[in-house]
Amino acid sequence: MTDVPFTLSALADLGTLARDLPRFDDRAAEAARARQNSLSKPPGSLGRLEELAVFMAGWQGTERLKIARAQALVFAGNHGVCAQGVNPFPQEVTAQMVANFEAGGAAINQLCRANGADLQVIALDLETPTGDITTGPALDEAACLTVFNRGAAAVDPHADVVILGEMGIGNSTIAAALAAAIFGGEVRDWVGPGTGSDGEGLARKIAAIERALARHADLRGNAPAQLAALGGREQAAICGAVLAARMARIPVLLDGFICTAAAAALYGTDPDYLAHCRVGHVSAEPGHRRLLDALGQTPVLDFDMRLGEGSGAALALGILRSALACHNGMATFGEAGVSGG
Ligand SMILES: O=C(O)c1ccc[n+]([C@@H]2O[C@H](COP(=O)([O-])O)[C@@H](O)[C@H]2O)c1
Ligand SMILES: Cc1cc2nc[nH]c2cc1C
Repeated sequence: MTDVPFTLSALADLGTLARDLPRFDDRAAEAARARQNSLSKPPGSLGRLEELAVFMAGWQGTERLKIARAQALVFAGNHGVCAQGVNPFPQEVTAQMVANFEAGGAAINQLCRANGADLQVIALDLETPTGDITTGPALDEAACLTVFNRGAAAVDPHADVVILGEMGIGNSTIAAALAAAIFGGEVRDWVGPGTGSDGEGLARKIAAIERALARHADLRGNAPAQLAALGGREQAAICGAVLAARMARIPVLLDGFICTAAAAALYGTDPDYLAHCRVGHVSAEPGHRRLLDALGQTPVLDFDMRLGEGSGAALALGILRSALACHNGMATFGEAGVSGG
């Protein structure tokens, strides 16, 4: 992609980007709110569709909203922590599912087609898993910056909305480790079955995360460093993409637990970094609700899904499109000749 909005050259600089970020346009949002109140319906009766339209107006900076191009980005990575027996499926499934995405056979292909998103899958060095977080850092700073910048460069600055997702066997452990490192609390409260761990598998996950947190305890309060040490390539790429979208004033739909936990590294750096993001759905992975509470996010959908791949965000795109259809297409009370407006 051309027009790369920024290239991060040191993780310590992540916090300084705040100076240059576009802000929510209160005037455009206010105009959108006024239009919502003039449309031929009882005020507020479209509930959260109204809030989504106002959110879009504030970021698109206009009262007339559009989604001509919805870009879906799915980042894939492999994880050294799989050596700890935390994943029921074998690691080669990551590359096999990337091939499935490329062949059009996965859920995300169908959901993107059904909801009008252009899907791009970006495999990040799958043949070289990250370091095992229980024994050392997942990524060193240079490797983390490389993938962060790849994620940023993947965002089309002309997209109207960006949908983010991930694929990576073992990354439900990584997500729980990041969430616990950034927000604290008991590890067991962040851990869940992922693709299907139970019993001993869950106990191994909890133990592995506790070892990883102890090993990287010196990074407490430093979310960018925690992203490198406890995260992975797809997590860093998601962070780069979120900030690149922000630079171009593009609203973002995040997917489930893993995608949201990645973005939480930005929130831990500066909560304003996620102001242009909504979470597409609340995953059945139990830590997701806790994470959404910590981020102050209300998910668009609650559909009992726990797939990843960007699937919940792609589904939520359909709701977003419906919000815009009502906002742009409805007649006002005056135009429709309906009394009482
Ligand atoms: O994002 C979610 O809510 C989510 C919840 C459970 C599983 N996943 C997907 O499952 C994979 C990680 O699960 P696991 O058991 O291998 O750690 C990874 O490819 C994710 O996309 C995703
Ligand atoms: C089959 C399969 C598909 C996935 N999609 C996202 N994560 C996944 C994990 C597995 C195991």
